Amino acid sequence: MYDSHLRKIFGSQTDQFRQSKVLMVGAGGIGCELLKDLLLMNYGEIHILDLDTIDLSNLNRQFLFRQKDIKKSKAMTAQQAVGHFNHASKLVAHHGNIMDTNMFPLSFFTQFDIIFNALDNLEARFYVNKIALFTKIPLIESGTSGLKGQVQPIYPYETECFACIPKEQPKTFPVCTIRSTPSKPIHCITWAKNFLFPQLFGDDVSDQDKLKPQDIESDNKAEIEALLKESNELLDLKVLVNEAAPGDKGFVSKIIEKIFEEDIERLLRIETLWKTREKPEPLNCEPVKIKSLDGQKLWTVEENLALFINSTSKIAQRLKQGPVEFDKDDEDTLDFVVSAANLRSYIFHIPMKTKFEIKQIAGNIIPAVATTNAIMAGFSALSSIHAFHATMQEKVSKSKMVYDSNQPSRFVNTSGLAPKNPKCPACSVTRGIISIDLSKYTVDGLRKAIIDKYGYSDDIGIAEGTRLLYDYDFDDNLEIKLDKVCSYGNVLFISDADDELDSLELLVDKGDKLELPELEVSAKVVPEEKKEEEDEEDDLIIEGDDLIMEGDINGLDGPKRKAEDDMGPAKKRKYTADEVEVIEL
Ligand SMILES: Nc1ncnc2c1ncn2[C@@H]1O[C@H](COP(=O)(O)OP(=O)(O)OP(=O)(O)O)[C@@H](O)[C@H]1O
Ligand SMILES: [Zn+2]
Repeated sequence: MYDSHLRKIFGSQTDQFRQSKVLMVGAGGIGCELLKDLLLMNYGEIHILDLDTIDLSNLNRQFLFRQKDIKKSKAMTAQQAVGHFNHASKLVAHHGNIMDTNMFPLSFFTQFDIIFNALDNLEARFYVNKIALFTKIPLIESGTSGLKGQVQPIYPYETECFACIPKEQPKTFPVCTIRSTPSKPIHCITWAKNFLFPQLFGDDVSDQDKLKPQDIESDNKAEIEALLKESNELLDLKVLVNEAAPGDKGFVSKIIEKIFEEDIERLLRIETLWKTREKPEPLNCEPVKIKSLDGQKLWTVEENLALFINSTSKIAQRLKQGPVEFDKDDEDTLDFVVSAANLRSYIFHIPMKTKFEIKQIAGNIIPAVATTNAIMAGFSALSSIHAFHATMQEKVSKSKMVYDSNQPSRFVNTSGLAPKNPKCPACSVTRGIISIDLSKYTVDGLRKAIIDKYGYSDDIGIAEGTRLLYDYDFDDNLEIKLDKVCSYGNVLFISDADDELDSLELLVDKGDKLELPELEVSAKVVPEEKKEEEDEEDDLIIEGDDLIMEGDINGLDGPKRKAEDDMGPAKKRKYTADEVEVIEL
């Protein structure tokens, strides 16, 4: 029998795998491994979804891909690559962004019994987490970062979700360190990538984006003035970039004069900055002719200057065809950041770095370790067996969270699943799916239906994402048909202006008429500390949690278990000896 080996391990559960449809989001480092594992488990139907195409740098660990596959769709290639494996699963590949609601409406997700995340960014992870909460489909979340890794089975509303523990945000530096007193290579790389690049090549900078005195954490008036002046002059340089004629490199000399000479001279005039620091020296050198440079070797300042001129004029030309964003795999943009960062380092007497090193830092690259991916993918696939127990209690109690151990004698630790965090912005919201034909109903029709169904007073707010559709002081849209202001797949936020009833999130699904989900909308529980504040100050406006959106949270890749919380005190989980299983490898 084809699955006799599986029966030896999983017994009659094997049939349940065979009858199930699962979705794998991401066909990269973890995804390639996971697909192989899901095939070995003999899942009935596996959908492989990825938005990206294969890059040379993927080949060292994404073992389903070969040199000939570069630039092809990851999802489609992964499907074809496993074609010759001896498997019986039906495979379906989707080349697209999981967050594209036209391509992947709610009805796409509801066909699955389990969703596996094999993603590399927080935005998409939060999105799938939210979909799992709306649909109550078990989600197995996984992530790796170098030698670290983690697998988290999520049973929506029963166990901790992906948003229950806040994620670490990327490290930031004070504006002054980046703009006037860098002391490490990372300060110069951040300046080149996050400040200079967008200033010269980004979309037109609006007034809102301009540096304001309050953005600069400095008491030094002269420094604030210098930085503001520097910013305004950069806007003039942007005009030069936009107007550069093909082949013209003259405008680059003006950029060099300003940022590597005049701005430095201006900083030097603020003597207080240099009492305890070594003074920078304005750039004073000529570019040399360069042919090909070895990215693993340190380049001279003259070579960096030549590369700066070349890459700046190339990017200026490319801008005529459309926007250019920094991408570590885009040679022109990487060359620009490498040379600009190195020139600045040279000026401030900071060691320069090789292109290879700067690519790692600017691209936030933590070398991916194929073995960590393989191990975590294995645990991810295995975790799914618990989704087939008869009761939720069993599913939850038998499932384990798996994460790397920092002790040398152990490779991974496991622990039981924690209950949901009552203060989690994702789990604590009452949610449901509204089935509606948006072309038939007006905002007012929707408003009335919601008030009737859930018992809100007249004073509710309706928003789609960050856009307000209606509230008591904004009734301009009332007679507008919903399809003009709202789309399928998006989420409507309903809030009670009187703050008496809980807020709601309604995912908009296509239907023939207007059907609201059966939901318990209970009286708002006012947290103790807020009650006290209310008692002290009668007219205090309490901001509800209603418009907090998970999608707004950006940050580091991968799940993190650090628990610093601004939504409430973070749970510090303590593992007792018998809770923690140690797997010795
Ligand atoms: N919103 C999304 N929709 C679909 N697939 C996504 C989405 N976001 C990320 N992915 C995919 O998830 C996969 C994650 O894999 P992995 O962490 O190995 O990253 P990678 O891009 O292949 O490698 P690297 O980042 O190291 O170059 C990638 O293939 C990526 O295209
Ligand atoms: Zn949660």
